Amino acid sequence: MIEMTGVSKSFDGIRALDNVSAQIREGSVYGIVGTNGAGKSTLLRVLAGILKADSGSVRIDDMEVFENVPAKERLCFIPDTPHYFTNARVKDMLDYYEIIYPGFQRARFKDLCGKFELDLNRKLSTFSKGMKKQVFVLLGICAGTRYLLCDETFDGLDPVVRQAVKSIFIDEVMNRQFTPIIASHNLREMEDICDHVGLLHKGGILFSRDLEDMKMDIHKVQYVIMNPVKEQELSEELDIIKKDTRGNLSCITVRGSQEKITAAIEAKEPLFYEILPLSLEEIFISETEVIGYDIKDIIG
Ligand SMILES: Nc1ncnc2c1ncn2[C@@H]1O[C@H](COP(=O)(O)OP(=O)(O)OP(=O)(O)O)[C@@H](O)[C@H]1O
Repeated sequence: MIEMTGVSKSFDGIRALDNVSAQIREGSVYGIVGTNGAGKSTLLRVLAGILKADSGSVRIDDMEVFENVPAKERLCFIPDTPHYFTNARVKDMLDYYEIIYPGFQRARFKDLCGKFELDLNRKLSTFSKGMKKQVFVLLGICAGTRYLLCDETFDGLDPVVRQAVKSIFIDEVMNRQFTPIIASHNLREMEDICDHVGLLHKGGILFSRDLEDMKMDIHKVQYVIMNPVKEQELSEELDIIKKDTRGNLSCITVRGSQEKITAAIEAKEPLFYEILPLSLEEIFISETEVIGYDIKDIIG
């Protein structure tokens, strides 16, 4: 488990992290979302032990991470713009990672490079931005560490590659001790991969919750209720966050348990109703409203 307690970090008077406390449990995919400048990269660099926090503690599996090799051996960090040696070919980076990470899976890396059509003999400098990212994601996965910290990793990957990386992540989480921690400014990138999401805003975590828990308490339903009086009654009975109406068809985003919501709708004798899937963005709109923020001010 990764545990941050009261972590603060400033740069020349700029408070990048402000008393952040968070727990990242093993075996989940943890997303950190926030706008540009929210402090995501700083948080990851403090977690990786690259930066020393001004105050607070960062512990990985009960070990302080800063300047502590046994703790750092458990993680691999892929920065937003990964570094590589001038003229390095993919296979040179493979050799380098193998020295750094004792558990590096060489054969797996070669196999994955084949699947992603990344030539081991090609110089990284000749790759596109997205291809370089692919190489480093694969290096990170094959490093064999318990934790993989990814800064804007899915940004710049095409949809097919993104799906492929997501399924490798899920596979790894299921088959070994592996916990990816992904920072992104884009909620849509976190969709269908994260189990838990923390929202970072101005250096502080506004909230941090399991997606499943959030999904239990907010629903999107569309229905047709022909009787306008009953339709009005329903609007008053339910805790509606958002409502769109087109002709007789209404679509609501509503707080509460699914059973209560469907019972309330059924009592109004609808012509038809159905529960629709909710996007992460819609869930976040509700969650941030509860704590008094407007999501549009937080996520671009
Ligand atoms: N090395 C540094 N020197 C000075 N200020 C810094 C440094 N690194 C980060 N900051 C400041 O700390 C704040 C948080 O920056 P950080 O890079 O952590 O944000 P971020 O959420 O990763 O943003 P982005 O999405 O743009 O990458 C910003 O105000 C930034 O200007």
